[in-house]
Amino acid sequence: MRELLLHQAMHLETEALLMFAARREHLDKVIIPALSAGTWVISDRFTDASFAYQGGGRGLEESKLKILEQWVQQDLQPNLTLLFDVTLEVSRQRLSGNVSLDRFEQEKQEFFQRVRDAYLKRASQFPERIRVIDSGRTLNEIQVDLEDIISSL
Ligand SMILES: Nc1ncnc2c1ncn2[C@@H]1O[C@H](COP(=O)(O)OP(=O)(O)OP(=O)(O)O)[C@@H](O)[C@H]1O
Ligand SMILES: Cc1cn([C@H]2C[C@H](O)[C@@H](COP(=O)(O)O)O2)c(=O)[nH]c1=O
Repeated sequence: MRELLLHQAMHLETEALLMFAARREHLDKVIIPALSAGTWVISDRFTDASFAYQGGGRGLEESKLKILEQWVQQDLQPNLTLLFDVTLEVSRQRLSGNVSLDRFEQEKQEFFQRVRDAYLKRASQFPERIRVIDSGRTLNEIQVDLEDIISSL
């Protein structure tokens, strides 16, 4: 599924459905069993990414994403989401070392501007859950912020 999503052109609704199908499986096989066992779960990207990429980036209606979110995870939400935010210029510089770019990474700058805007909109809609980290700074500066946020959990 990951191979398809990263390399195969497809309808935007197919892309969203596959993202949520993968998420459903991941919830069933990994996340819910871990939470039930009392384990903390740390995930690199979750449903906010679908609102940002499939919603903001590709233009899929938010109402459809909300239906999929409710179907796949009901009211289960992360306790804390860290949004590592950089400008498009910084992200372009940092990506420039990558030799092979996937279907998303090859998108135009306007796509990434819409993705970033959609992420920031999510952060303003859910300020208690989503903390925006200014990630244009050094790793040490970011680490200090993270220690602060995580220790207050
Ligand atoms: N604060 C920073 N200062 C300088 N370089 C950084 C910083 N943070 C990350 N980088 C570099 O930027 C590049 C991209 O970082 P990384 O792969 O962590 O991004 P990512 O957000 O996880 O990417 P993805 O979109 O694949 O999830 C890497 O080469 C990394 O070393
Ligand atoms: C979860 C998720 C991801 N994407 C996009 C964003 C990335 O460019 C690729 C690969 O994701 P990874 O977390 O770096 O492995 O997929 C997306 O468009 N929608 C999503 O929900």
